[in-house]
Amino acid sequence: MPGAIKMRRAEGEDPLSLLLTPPIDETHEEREQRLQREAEAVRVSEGIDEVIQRERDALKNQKVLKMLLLGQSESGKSTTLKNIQMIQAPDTWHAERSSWRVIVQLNLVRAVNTMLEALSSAMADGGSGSPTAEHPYLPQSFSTPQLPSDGQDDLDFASSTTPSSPTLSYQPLQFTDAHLSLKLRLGPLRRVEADLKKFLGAASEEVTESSLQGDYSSLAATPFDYPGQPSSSGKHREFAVRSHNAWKSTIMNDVQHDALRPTSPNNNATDVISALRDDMMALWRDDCVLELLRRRKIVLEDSEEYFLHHLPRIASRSYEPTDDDVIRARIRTLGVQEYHIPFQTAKPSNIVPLGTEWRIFDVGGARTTRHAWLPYFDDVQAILFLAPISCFDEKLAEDRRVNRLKDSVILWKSIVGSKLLENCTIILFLNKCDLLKKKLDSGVMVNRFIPRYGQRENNSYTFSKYIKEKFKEYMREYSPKARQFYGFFTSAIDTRATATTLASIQDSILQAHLQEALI
Ligand SMILES: Nc1nc2c(ncn2[C@@H]2O[C@H](COP(=O)(O)OP(=O)(O)OP(=O)(O)O)[C@@H](O)[C@H]2O)c(=O)[nH]1
Ligand SMILES: [Mg+2]
Repeated sequence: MPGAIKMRRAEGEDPLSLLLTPPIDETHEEREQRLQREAEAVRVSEGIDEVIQRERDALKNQKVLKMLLLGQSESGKSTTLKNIQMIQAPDTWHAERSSWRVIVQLNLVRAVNTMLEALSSAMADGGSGSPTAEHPYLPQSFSTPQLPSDGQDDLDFASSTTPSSPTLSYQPLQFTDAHLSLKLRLGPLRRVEADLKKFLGAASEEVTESSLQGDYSSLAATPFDYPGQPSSSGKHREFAVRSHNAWKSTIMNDVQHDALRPTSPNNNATDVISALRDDMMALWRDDCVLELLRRRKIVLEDSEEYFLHHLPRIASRSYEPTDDDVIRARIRTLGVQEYHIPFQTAKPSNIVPLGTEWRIFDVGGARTTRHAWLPYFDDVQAILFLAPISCFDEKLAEDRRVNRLKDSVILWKSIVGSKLLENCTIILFLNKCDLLKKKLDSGVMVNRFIPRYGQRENNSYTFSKYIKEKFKEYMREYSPKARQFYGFFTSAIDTRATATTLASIQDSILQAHLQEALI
């Protein structure tokens, strides 16, 4: 038959090779035509490859790595984000540094006012200084109502009815006229705190049980629990805010117009704070006041202590925040904040395409705001989960029935167990290791709060290893499919060590993830 292709046939030869094999009796002319056809096919195929490559390059150039920072309130999410900004976006970091002055001032004034309140009430009740006050950072034995049991947890936290310390009777504290005049002179700081809070907006107020007025219906333990309808017109429910920090824009705006507005709240605050510097120092160094705090078990936050320690430098008209001040400054995150940070590596990388950026979402961690996380779980590539390890003996500020470490465990199980997040790389930061060491070195016993910890050594090394193993087990047990466990011990205030940890995460885990995504 003319034109029929006669081919060699061999048993087991695959059909594609058969098709490409030239006929046995191919003429010279047929061969020329065939070669021309093949060359044309190669040309077309190479053209297609080129287009695909161009598209891939374009895609690579827009590559975005989406990462969520998750964890309970005050776990250190925003502090970790600050560490990332410091390394990856130093220009923005430096440009925004002075805007943190107001937050530092608020943190300082809040700490002084906490001491002043204690002093006022102790002076009013004759200086007894007995442990009467409720404070968010009281250890768990000073607790409010019990939660209904939510099942046996193998970490087995002690119930919040752990016996409290025996009631101690103290000698009354000897307050003098000097205390009275200190209290009066420092009175204007209450006004300064109120003004700064008004200026900074809702983020400057912590979510506490008293701010919820006992209404727990707006609280959700995990992002998958839909909170009930709050009784009082939904005012405690927080919504997702997909923007830059509102307070930052307010400050930047204020800074630009400061010269025109000598009465701006920040200028007033700076004036009052610098005028009262010596009195604040006298209060913070007063033995009687320190004893009062001890008796009332009022534990200032670590950052508040840091700012009090640096009071002479901060309470000055020319005060400019340092990097460490910014890292320590506390303002809670409202809703969900989105950041675009260019991806930088120490050495040129052929894995990470030029133009790649991090899209990082920093969320508010209080139980009032966790429902707002859910819409951000779509197509997320990495989650940095922050669990403060030092707070095994503390309660959530927004719900004093819940142990903080237990809350982190509940949250961790829900995140690693989510089908929606099954392809996501999850990295655990067991944070606040510095505070854990301080706490255990001061003699706080873990087994009082976690009875199953038993007679293991009461030191930070043994305890942190124990907790890391637990989180790893929960990941293994709850993940819908097998995934790698990445767990790190961190102290987010230690910027150098955190930089090393972040670099190792970026270089090993996320780059691998990105490479996979591009194949
Ligand atoms: N000592 C110590 N303090 C830390 C550490 N990490 C964070 N902090 C401090 O803890 C406070 C709370 O940290 P944030 O980063 O604001 O907490 P967050 O998780 O963003 O909290 P929300 O925005 O409320 O969800 C800040 O004052 C930080 O300086 C740490 O490892 N050690
Ligand atoms: Mg935050």
